[in-house]
Amino acid sequence: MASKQLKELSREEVAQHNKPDDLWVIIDTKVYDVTRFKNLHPGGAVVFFDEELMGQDATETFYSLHRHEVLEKPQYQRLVIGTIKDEKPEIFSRIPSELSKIPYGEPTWLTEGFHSPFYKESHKRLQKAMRAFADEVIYPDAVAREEDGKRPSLSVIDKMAAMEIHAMRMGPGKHLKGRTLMGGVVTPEEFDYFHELIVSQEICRHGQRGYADALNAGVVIGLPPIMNFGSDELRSRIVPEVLSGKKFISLAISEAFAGSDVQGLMTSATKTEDGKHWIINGTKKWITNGMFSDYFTVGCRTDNGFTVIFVERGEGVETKPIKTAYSPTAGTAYITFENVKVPVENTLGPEGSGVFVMLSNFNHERWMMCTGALVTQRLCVEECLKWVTQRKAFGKPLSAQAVVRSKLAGMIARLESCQAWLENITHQMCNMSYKEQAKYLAGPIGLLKMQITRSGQETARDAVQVFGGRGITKTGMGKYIELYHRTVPFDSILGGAEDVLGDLGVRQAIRNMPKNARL
Ligand code: HEM
Repeated sequence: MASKQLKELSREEVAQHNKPDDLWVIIDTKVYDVTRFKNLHPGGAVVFFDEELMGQDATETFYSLHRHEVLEKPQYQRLVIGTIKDEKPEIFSRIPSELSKIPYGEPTWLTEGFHSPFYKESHKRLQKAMRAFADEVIYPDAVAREEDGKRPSLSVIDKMAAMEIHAMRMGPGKHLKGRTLMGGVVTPEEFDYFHELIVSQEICRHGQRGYADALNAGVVIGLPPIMNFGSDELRSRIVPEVLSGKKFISLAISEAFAGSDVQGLMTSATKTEDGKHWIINGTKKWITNGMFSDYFTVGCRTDNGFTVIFVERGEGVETKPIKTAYSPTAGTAYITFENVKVPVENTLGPEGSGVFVMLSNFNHERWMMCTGALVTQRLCVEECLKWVTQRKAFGKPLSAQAVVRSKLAGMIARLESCQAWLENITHQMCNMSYKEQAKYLAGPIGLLKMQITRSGQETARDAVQVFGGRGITKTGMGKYIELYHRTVPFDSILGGAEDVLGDLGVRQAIRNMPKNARL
């Protein structure tokens, strides 16, 4: 485009090109010669043969049928032959690195004129740097990999490692010591859960749900047991490899037999006669990133209960892909362990204490899932707000219909109340010790996750109604809505099903009821 000299044309000149064999249209002050393109047009040639379109301004018609990104594609940019004299393009879509100007497109702390008690200058710096990085490095890979189903490009993983993003996703702590975070915009000492929330939301903002999990979700849930319960040897070898993006790990607990019911797990680990090794036999199902993991944090039945053991990919370990509703990019695997021999030093925590090892990370894992689930919900609301203002029906924008506005009212209210609750809980995490978090926050985080995913599913359903057929179509105007609606159940299942998590919250509340309280 840059090398092409564009003519400056008047609207009268463009109007001369109003026949099927000489056909120009104006879209947002740019003039497109569609004479030859019309026969290749995915919407058909016939749609152009309208007197009100040929040689005329087609901006409004175009935007009621296409996403702006269509015009950004090089093959369509080539159709531009000129611009309208003394007029400037006004329409934009997503501007890389910038904040969204759509109301509710950003949380209030990033919205002009609003305030928040939680975010400081280092949070703002990190958000800015993360947005630029995610738009430039992650976003294009997310779209391409969600589509072709391949694992995330290693170049992306490497660039994330250079910025210490893998390390930041593990939350605040001593693993950050000495690292330069995001080029130095935040120090390891000041890094808190709000910084982590920002990292997590910015890398999921592309809305490609399978890719969001593909991008090392396995590390976030699979590495903590090693960091917290592994031997010095394991920790010093595995943690640097994984946080530098050279190796991949996943958490392997759930099974076809037992879902996440750890008491019912069938995978067994028995000791060799000399007591030096475990022999592991069994299967695991729905293991995120399992297809490309080098390491597995495996829940096993042992003589004295449930034990978590670190296993390296090798003899006897086999991974097979599971087809799920989202893209194979996430590497969701069915794993078989057949006489897999591992040293007893790979035991994570004391034997038989597997439930404690797992529980110790559940809060962080679920909180992290809340952050991602909410940012994609926000994208869904943003898409709806754009659609209802640009799409006309019965001569008026969809937003003129009270029923449509009522759906948006519900979406916005749900989204913002979940965000406020998430920030409240994040604030508690920043001010509680790990032990206090375990004591006070398991219930509230369970309830929050239930609320976010219920809200997300309701919003996805309403969004499909607002988008109509486009909400169930994989390409075109409603493609994010289709993807969101198809994949929002992942949020409601991973890390604990909605009802289970809600129940956890209520049970904790009942336990804490004062014995002498009466109506
Ligand atoms: C430079 C101008 C245009 C380009 C590059 C273009 C390109 C495309 C593309 C790529 C699609 C496939 C769907 C998508 O990805 O969104 C499409 C569909 C379509 N286009 Fe165009 N188009 C242009 C102008 C127009 C105009 C002026 C009309 C006016 C009636 C039109 C009507 C349609 C229709 C009806 C569809 C099918 C939409 C659907 O399935 O929902 N196009 N166009």
